[in-house]
Amino acid sequence: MIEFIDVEKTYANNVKALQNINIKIDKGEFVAVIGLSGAGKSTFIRCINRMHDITQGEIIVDGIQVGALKGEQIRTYRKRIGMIFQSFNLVTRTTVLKNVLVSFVPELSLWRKVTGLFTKEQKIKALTALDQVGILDKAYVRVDQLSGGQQQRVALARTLAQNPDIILADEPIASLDPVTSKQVMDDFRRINQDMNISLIMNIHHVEMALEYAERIIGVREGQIVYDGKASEVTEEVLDHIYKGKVAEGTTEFEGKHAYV
Ligand SMILES: Nc1ncnc2c1ncn2[C@@H]1O[C@H](COP(=O)(O)OP(=O)(O)OP(=O)(O)O)[C@@H](O)[C@H]1O
Repeated sequence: MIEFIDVEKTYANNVKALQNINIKIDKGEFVAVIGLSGAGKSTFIRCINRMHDITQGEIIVDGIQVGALKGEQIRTYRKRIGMIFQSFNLVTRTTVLKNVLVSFVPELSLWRKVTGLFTKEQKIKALTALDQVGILDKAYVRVDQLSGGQQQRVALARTLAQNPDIILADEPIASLDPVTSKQVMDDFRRINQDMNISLIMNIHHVEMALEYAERIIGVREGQIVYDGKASEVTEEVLDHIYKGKVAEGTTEFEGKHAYV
């Protein structure tokens, strides 16, 4: 379980990106985080794996106090959390398989690092991950010969090879066309359901968020202004998330427990 307790994040330039964040996300949930540009979505998900440090409150993941982790502990913790980016973050001039094997580099002994040799077990894990996202046949193809959707699948396979408990996805379909976006979202859904991996996705495409996620977290000006089932999101809720300003000390929405 991921728990935010009174979390606040203020950047060095004094921008308060998150405030009063109190939330719990259970194991195996598929959560989409939506809101205007600059609302704090990326900051929210990046605090979970310590890409950003919070400035107040606590984040607890499966009993681990994330803010208290140091050095090696952070690296061990991050192995359980996959991260998918809009830009795929792949080495495009090498093969798909090598890109997936990169996820094992921190685990290699020094001589294997120097020689670039992976174990048989690691190769099997990497190939299995490629199979799970349907691109096993591309294992020996150079990444720059793949489409955007296929490249995002390589990134997803690289994350799966890590055997994560949680996947954080920061705008994973923002640079894909609508058809490919759907295919990648289908992959995410299958992985979430079949492997019981928690999925927290920051996404601008509202219809996709509503179609694929079970739960929607709406962020506005660094605060959670909606937290509820995707099936219960109405036009009014979207207006609340996307329009106007949050008046200090108010919630604007009354009477519905799903609204914060
Ligand atoms: N490294 C940083 N240093 C200072 N301010 C930052 C930094 N990163 C983000 N911010 C600010 O924090 C606020 C929240 O940014 P964040 O990137 O979390 O929003 P977002 O909802 O993900 O936006 P987008 O949809 O455009 O990616 C914004 O005002 C942004 O300018």
